[in-house]
Amino acid sequence: MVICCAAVNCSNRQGKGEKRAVSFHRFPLKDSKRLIQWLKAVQRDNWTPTKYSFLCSEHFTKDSFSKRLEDQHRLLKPTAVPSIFHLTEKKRGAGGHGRTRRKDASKATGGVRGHSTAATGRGAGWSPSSSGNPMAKPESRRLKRAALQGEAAPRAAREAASQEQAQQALERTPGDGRATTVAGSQGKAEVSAADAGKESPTSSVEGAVADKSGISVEDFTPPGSGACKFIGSLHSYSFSSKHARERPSVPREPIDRKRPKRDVEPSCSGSSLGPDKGLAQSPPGSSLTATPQKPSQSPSAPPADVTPKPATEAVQSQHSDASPMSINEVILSASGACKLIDSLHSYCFSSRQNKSQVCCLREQVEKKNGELKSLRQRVSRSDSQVRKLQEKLDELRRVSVPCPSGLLSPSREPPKMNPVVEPLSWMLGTWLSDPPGAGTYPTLQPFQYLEEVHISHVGQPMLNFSFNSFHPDTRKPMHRECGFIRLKPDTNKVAFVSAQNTGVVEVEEGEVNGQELCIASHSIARISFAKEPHVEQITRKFRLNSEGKLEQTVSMATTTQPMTQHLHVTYKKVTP
Ligand code: HEM
Repeated sequence: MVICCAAVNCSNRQGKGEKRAVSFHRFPLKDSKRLIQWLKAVQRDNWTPTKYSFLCSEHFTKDSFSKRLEDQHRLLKPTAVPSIFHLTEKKRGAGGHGRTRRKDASKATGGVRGHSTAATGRGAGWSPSSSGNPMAKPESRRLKRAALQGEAAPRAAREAASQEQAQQALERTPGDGRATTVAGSQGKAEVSAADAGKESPTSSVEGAVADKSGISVEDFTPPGSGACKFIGSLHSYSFSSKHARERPSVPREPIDRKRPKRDVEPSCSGSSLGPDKGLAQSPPGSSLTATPQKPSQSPSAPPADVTPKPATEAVQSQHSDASPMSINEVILSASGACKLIDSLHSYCFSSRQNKSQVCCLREQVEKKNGELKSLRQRVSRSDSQVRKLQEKLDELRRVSVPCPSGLLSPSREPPKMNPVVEPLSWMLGTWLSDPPGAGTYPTLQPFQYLEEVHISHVGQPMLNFSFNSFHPDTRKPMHRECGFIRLKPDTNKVAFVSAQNTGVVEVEEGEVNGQELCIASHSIARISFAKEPHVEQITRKFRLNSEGKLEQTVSMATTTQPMTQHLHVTYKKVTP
């Protein structure tokens, strides 16, 4: 981004010309009071500065900078306010596009800041043509006030000639004589912030548009800012009402005798008095003491005929003729109100800033809300995943705990195996069919099934078992049986007692040899309504194969079929 100077008719931009010859300074956006001073000085219509707006160093007096080292940019003082502007453009020739004539108003008025020469000169050179110019109004008022407060009136008279020159110099600034400096008695300079470029010089003479406050509303208020207009009108009200109220009580005396010198009000200087109030249109000498409430006295006074008079004289004559209140009284009484009103302007401006900040924040909040929504969706997905994992975990716990009853081993230590069942210890554990079991029978289509087997003990001289089969695809429970395996102590004789969900109970007996158990049905019973064909004989063989897998083979004879293999399944151990 190229940094450009925001001042009217200033074409300075970064990189142009000698490096470091011109520095650029941001508008004090966070200091609303000072910002208003800047905006008044810049005098751009319908324009609001942003953080990318700059003024170049050419619009500041030298004493606005605290230091300027060889290798450093200028450092602007925190209280600095721009004062040097060239608000009208003058072309150098026909069709020329010449650079704006840079005319430092302070030079035009003798280059003296903090002296009343310019001010009194302004007063001396006052004329209807100049007073009618709205651009010049605040200027004139400041000048007058400065003269009133800062210098003795006789001096004004003495310097009338030079003042006139200064005035002429001011008015050489095409159409307005805007940029200039004004000084108070304590040598403080103040920069006029009269309106800029709104009207042509001639039209502005008659069409003075600055309000009574002396601050043209358009000076720093974007169009449509009703609040600022309203506040601007308060200036007028404060002035006139104050004046009207205090007027009777103010003693009639020249101000320079009784009143201490005071500075021009920084924010309201020139604001209280305008040409339309009589002061600015008064003859030059009387500009020091004009009575705002008596407009009839001044407007018709032909400037060419006016002979500058000593200010004190003027003061006395004005007071005795028209008003018991001196101009200083007026200024003093109005200044407090003006300060207050100016602070309202600050509020106005900062509230506009706040509005844009609110918009910004609103966008951020909307963005964050969007992020929050997507985060909530992710959390919801995660929650459902956690739930599924929890279910799986619960299932695994059910499978892996051989003895779900906490009554048996509160200490969670496994019960010590009874030595009687030790020959069958190879059968202990939880087993899962792997691969799926294979079902056959002459009367049946071959089928597959899954089976989970638990064989455990609780310290008793027997094993507990359960066989639970499931459909391989649907996982629907199928055949189930459970029971006990007993060993005849000190023998390898084994009794296998089983109850089946088909309504069959049976006892099989046989022998255990090594890691193989062969048993055959000893007795079979069933419920009365058991499904036919009924099983009449059953044989089983368990063995632990060389791979450490458990195998079971079941054969049976029914009322319709001889002994034939019905099942074969291999299990892998899933617990230690
Ligand atoms: C020792 C245990 C078992 C006995 C005594 C037994 C007995 C029988 C009998 C008597 C039949 C009728 C056969 C026919 O209709 O001709 C039958 C059928 C069947 N058995 Fe078994 N069975 C046993 C274990 C199993 C197991 C573990 C499964 C595995 C899922 C199974 C699955 C079947 C199927 C699918 C049929 C055919 C449909 C049916 O009748 O329900 N059987 N079984």
